[in-house]
Amino acid sequence: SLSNILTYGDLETAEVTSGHGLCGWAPPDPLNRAKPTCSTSLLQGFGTKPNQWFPWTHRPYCADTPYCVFTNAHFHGNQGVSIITTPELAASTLNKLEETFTAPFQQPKSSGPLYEVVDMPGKGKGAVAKRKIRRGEKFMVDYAGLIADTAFPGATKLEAGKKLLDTAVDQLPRGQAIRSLAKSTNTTERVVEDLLRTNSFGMTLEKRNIMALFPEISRMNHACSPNSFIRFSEKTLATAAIAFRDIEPGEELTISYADFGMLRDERQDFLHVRWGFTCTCALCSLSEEDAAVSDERREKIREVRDAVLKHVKKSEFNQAIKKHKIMIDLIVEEGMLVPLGEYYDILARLYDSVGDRRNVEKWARMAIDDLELFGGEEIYEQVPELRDLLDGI
Ligand SMILES: C[S@@+](CC[C@H](N)C(=O)[O-])C[C@H]1O[C@@H](n2cnc3c(N)ncnc32)[C@H](O)[C@@H]1O
Repeated sequence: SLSNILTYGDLETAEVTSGHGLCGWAPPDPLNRAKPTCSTSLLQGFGTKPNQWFPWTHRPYCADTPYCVFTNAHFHGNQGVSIITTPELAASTLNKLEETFTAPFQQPKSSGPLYEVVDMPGKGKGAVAKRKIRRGEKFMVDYAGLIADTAFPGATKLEAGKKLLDTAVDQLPRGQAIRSLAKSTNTTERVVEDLLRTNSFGMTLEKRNIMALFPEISRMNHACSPNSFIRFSEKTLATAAIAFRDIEPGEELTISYADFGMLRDERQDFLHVRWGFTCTCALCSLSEEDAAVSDERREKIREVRDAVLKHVKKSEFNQAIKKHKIMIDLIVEEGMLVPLGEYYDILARLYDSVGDRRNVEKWARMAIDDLELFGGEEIYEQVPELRDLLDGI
């Protein structure tokens, strides 16, 4: 529906919701009946035999907290994944992940990585292009090694939290490689905790907020006007990095850690508090005057976005269309490198609401073309819906 679409991607964050308590590790039922509901006590017990905790390869470990570590060491060609979450949420997530865990592993066909990890003065390490990468090209695919409920650190005592984190990493075949992501300057005992704070990205899984660590993707540094973006797939637990524009050999590959649309001070505060560094990227280094122009434009984008939402709520679609077009122009002017297809998509649906078929066709086609360039249906769920919209004209 329109209200769903009008969340404008990264501008809004999903709410944390609780799971529905399905017992995900019941054996497959040939009659496909609903899976039994597990009582919490049963979930806490987990049994002692491996088949009682299948598809996890280790007995879930909870350190007397409401959170437990769930590890599947065979995930993605024995690279493994550990998930720290509540048993109820793990069970509901399993429906989606069972397929991922049982799918045969296929070695990706590629002529080697398109990038290399090198030292980046002032930023630790970073990834640079080894050859020209074209706009829309997917140059990195990486699978989550460690996933943790964002709520977990605040809801467990420090010692227990540390035990959960250490277990999560130690149970992974590539645990050592993951630990080595921690900065060499890091001498505190809380290596894994710091590792998660400074290397993980916020994602949503089953509508709840998670922190996910991707060993390769984690090497990409931040820029406020980046040349690439990342997309997480809940189905495969993989994150792909895609180029917003053509990238030359030797150029650093960057993504934005901050939400799209933040003003300069907000970005800098966020990067400082959440990630612990002072941003000196090109956009943050603009003169006061130029920075003010950029901030003003970004404020205007927010205003227009709010106006579009208000108009849609009141079913004033013609006004919403007018404002939405202004917003697209401002986004282009500000050089915000978003796949515009997402905005053309909304425009097509707004035109659909007023029955303007010619414009539905125009904008749906433009949306599909743009989204196809940036990964198509694999990345953008709305592509099939857009095709249906076109077919229905
Ligand atoms: C996800 S990691 C990126 C890879 C990291 N540079 C490394 O050596 O593994 C995030 C950390 O990299 C550093 N970093 C990323 N972008 C930066 C930037 N624009 N300026 C300075 N440091 C940055 C910060 O220390 C941050 O906490």
